[in-house]
Parts: sequence; structure tokens; C-alpha cells
Amino acid sequence: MNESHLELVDIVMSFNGFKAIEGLNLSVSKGELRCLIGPNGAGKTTALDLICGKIRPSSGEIRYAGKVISNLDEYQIARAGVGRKFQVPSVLRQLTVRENLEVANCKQTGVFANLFRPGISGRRELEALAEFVGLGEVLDRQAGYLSHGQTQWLEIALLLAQDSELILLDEPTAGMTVQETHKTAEICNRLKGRHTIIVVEHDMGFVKEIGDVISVMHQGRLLAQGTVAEIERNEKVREVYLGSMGIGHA
Ligand SMILES: Nc1ncnc2c1ncn2[C@@H]1O[C@H](COP(=O)(O)OP(=O)(O)OP(=O)(O)O)[C@@H](O)[C@H]1O
Repeated sequence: MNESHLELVDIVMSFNGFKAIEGLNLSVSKGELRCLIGPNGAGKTTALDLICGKIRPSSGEIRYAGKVISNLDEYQIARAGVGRKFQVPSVLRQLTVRENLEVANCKQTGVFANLFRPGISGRRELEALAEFVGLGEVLDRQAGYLSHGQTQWLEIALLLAQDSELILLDEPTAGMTVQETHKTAEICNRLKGRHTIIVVEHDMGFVKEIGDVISVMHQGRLLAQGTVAEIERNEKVREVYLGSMGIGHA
């Protein structure tokens, strides 16, 4: 767990002179699930945009699996194993769940290698993956007819089908019911150790369910980092984000 899988080193991101990220340093270990929290405008989504190559830093360096990726194009970073789930789903609504997974998986040779032992037929693996995210019963349903929660889980399954080693989730529970949020936490917890995951979230109940280490951003920088308990106690974090009532009430 100690090997650094992703490193952001002195990152600055300037939009026409406005510094959305101003000297961000972040290191995430292999197999770790890191929660990224902070007030609106702190730079969390921009940080994910930088990691997946949607934008390039004005200065600084991003390293993934020991290699500099901040000079690569988005498709090259995706090919290197970085998968991003956006707030707006990108599933193919006309296709079934099964077909969506097949499309996501078709370019890979090591079928679902991260999740399931080799030797199982592609069909079995695909079904096991659907089961893993709770979509086993709706494999042949058109994606356009899935519930909001199911659509989000399909998005996560698509990243797994692409064999993404580093998974970036931007507010995965937005718009979910309490039950759906809890189920998403279960999925995230089961992925720990097998994938490196960064989750940007405002739902502090969810963060508490999944977070081992939490990084708090404020004004484009890292304000604090630690366990849920440490973050809850941190005066600076309470001041800018959590208020005085504790993380459960943020
Ligand atoms: N393309 C852009 N051009 C100009 N400013 C931008 C751009 N993208 C982001 N910003 C600004 O950078 C700052 C950080 O935005 P970002 O979306 O990363 O914050 P965030 O922490 O994800 O906030 P939220 O929790 O509201 O999603 C904001 O002030 C935002 O307006």
C-alpha cells in the first residue's frame, strides 16, 4: 500500500490569469481510496481534470505509475490506465447493460483482469462484473431505462471493464437515494486494494463510509490531510468547510 501510484507535484493551473490550483501536492498510494473534499470552487474537479489529461497544468508535474503523464494527451492517459467517471453519465443509452460492457471491454486483451481470476470465459466475467456492481438482474435492459443509481454503477463497471487501474469519481452519489448511496459505498469499499481510487464528494456521510485518508482542498491548495477523525478535529477545516458541528453534519 506504500508505493506511490499517483503524485501531483507543485501543480499550478491558471485560467486566463486566475489560479484555480495554486501549488497542489498530492500523493496517493497504490490500492488506496482517497477522498478529496473541500468547499465549492476549491479546485477538486480541476484536479481530476488535470489527472485525466482533460487540461494540462500551467506548471508542475503529474506522475502515474512512476511515469510523467502531465505531458500526455487524454487518450494516452486513459490508455495508461486512468479512468474518469464524470458527473454526467456517458453510457450508451440505446444499448443494453451487457452491450455497454462489451463495448467498454472490446479493446482489452486482459479481460477484467483486475477483478476476476483468469480462465473464466468472457461472458462469465462480464456477468460477474455486472453482479459486482449490482446489475446482474438487468444485464439485458437498455441502459436508457436504468434508474439513476443503476446508471452510475454501470459507469463504474465500464471503467472496470476498461481495466482502469486508477479510477477518478466525481461526486458519484449526487442525486442518489440513501440506499443507493450506501450501495455505492459498498462498491467503493470492495474495490479498495484492487484499484487506486480518488473520490471527490460533498456527502460527508458517504465520505465517512469509504474514506481512510481524506485530503481537504481550499483555494487551490491542500489545506489538510488525515483520517476522518483527524479532519473532524482540524480547526482550519472546520472554519472553511465543516462548520462547528462535525463531519457528519457538513
Ligand atoms: N475552464 C475554466 N475557466 C475558468 N475558471 C475555471 C475553469 N474551470 C474551473 N474554474 C474555476 O476554478 C475554480 C475551481 O473550480 P472547481 O470546479 O475545480 O472547484 P470544485 O472544488 O470542484 O468546486 P465544486 O465543489 O463546486 O464542484 C473555480 O473558481 C472555478 O470557477
